[in-house]
Amino acid sequence: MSKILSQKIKVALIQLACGKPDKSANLQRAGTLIEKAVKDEPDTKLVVLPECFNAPYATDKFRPYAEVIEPESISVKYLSNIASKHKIILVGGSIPELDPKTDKVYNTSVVFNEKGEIIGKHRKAHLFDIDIPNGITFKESLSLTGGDEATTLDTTYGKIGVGICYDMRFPELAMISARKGAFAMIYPAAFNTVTGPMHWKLLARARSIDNQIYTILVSPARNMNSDYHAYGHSMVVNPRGDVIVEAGEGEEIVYADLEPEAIEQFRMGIPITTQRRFDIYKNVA
Ligand SMILES: NC(=O)CC(=O)C(=O)O
Repeated sequence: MSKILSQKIKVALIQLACGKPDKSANLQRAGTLIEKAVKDEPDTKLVVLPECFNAPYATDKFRPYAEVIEPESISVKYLSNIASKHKIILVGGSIPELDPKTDKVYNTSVVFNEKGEIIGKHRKAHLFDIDIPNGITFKESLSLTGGDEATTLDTTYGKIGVGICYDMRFPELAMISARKGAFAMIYPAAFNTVTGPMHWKLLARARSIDNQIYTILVSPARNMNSDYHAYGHSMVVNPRGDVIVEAGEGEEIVYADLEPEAIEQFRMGIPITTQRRFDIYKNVA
């Protein structure tokens, strides 16, 4: 059986104090913490940033901060240079993306290989439109368009699935990536102090248990002076559903080792990935 994760790798989760009005300050801070991560843990192979890390997370800010995803755009160039300098796979959180052909704005994660090349991008497919009385109201669809695809990407060590934040509430995306052979589902995300305590950890554990893969969530650090209070608690859940690392609420880098054996052994013990009954599920519209 070929391994879905070819070797043990270390991942660094950058729980960044971001979302400042100054885009270049957000980029610089991301760069500083990525440098720190690879200096402190030189065997780091995969680095993940949070959702909307280069801009404030607010519906009236997505369009003014949006940029076209192309090699020369400011955030893409910055992240590409860091990925190639440190020879890391970099899941570049997410940034507001302007599609020049349609003039639509997306919430998009750009992923780079060790040469700084873009290996793919994911446009947040499920927009965060919620209204919890006495809790939180947010409507991304006021200024964003949802992407149309599930995203599974090839890396040096195997496949990864990428979703963004609210996407994790929809198990289908993770299952599609897992069925294509992904060893991890990675979600740059920004839950908040209302929905985070309710569902953040449960959803991460559920996506891992559903698919017997690693689930990686990376949040911005909490800032009670901003309008949106990110939850924090970036985490990695293993294929058995255990949280193997969890950040607090402030700016922090946490690391985890992802191990092929953890996937293989757990799948052997409880072999749901080979026991599925697609003959029963196939007729659902
Ligand atoms: N911010 C999001 O996209 C999602 C979120 O906070 C939630 O689902 O809760």
